[in-house]
Amino acid sequence: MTCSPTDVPADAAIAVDGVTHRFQTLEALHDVSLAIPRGAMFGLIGHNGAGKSTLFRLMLGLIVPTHGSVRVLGQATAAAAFRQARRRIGYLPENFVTYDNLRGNEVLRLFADLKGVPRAECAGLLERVGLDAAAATRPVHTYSKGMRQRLGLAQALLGEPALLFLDEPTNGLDPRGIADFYAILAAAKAGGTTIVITSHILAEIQERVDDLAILQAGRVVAHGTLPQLRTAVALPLRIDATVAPERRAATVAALLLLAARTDNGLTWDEASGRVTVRCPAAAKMAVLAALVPHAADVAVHESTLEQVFLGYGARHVEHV
Ligand SMILES: Nc1ncnc2c1ncn2[C@@H]1O[C@H](COP(=O)(O)OP(=O)(O)OP(=O)(O)O)[C@@H](O)[C@H]1O
Repeated sequence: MTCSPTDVPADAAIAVDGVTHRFQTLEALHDVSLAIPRGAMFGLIGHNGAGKSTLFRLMLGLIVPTHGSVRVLGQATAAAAFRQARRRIGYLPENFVTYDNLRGNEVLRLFADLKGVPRAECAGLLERVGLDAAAATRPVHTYSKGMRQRLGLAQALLGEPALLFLDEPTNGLDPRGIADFYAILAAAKAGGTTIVITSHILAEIQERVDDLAILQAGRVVAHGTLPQLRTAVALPLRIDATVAPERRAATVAALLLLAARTDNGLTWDEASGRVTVRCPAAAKMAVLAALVPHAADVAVHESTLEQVFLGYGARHVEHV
């Protein structure tokens, strides 16, 4: 599922319409159209060099597209009036670099001054991202990677932005740091902030984003919810079941029937009672109806975002 220019709604937080971007002879983006609704958490994924950072820079108004247009918070990014809209945008770049000899609270005050946000916001923000008073008064060069990212998030959140761009924000964070990071994002989203995030850690974003787009060699090859992308790429799902010992003999007939229906995507180990079925998503309910009467336990494994992403990759290569 992809988005054509005519699908881009006028009230979207971000509307990218027919954008091509070239760096000299290199075409980094080709005819990209995307609409990101207000209040959404949107994931932008793609291989190295797919064009994610270029699209971010276009959406931030840092560069102007070679062709097409980008509207953010109702303003064309190429227009002079976009400078005002920029104040309502927070950005955490892939590598957050700052003045390492300053203390955390000094860095944040500096960003507040640059953004025209009252310095009074800073203490609360440092607390919100988990940097306590002791951490806030330490020089940044003594920070761990996680503390640095928390400070980066704090500067992105200055001024309660309507829109947040986060470029691989959880790179190098430990599991606690990642959970804290997404809890802060969930709170911002609940307050109405639209969030656009890139990550190569697909397991991390698959349950957290509302919508995603897959970029491949500068083109949007898929755009939609994870269930929509799963349907479009038509990957099989896996169902594992365990059959209770007293039901195993009776189960064989049902399994043979099922095997015929699922194109033999079925393995059965009578000794352990374990059954594994691989079937199209559309056959899920029929397979479950056949298995459940015999099973002591059933688990359904939908394809992961990583499998979906790789599935699109394989199709892309086939079409080249
Ligand atoms: N300023 C630039 N000048 C020339 N080429 C550039 C420039 N910026 C990016 N590119 C090229 O544009 C293409 C897209 O790069 P981009 O950084 O947008 O990819 P990406 O998806 O963000 O990659 P990664 O996941 O590695 O960060 C790449 O081929 C890159 O080399």
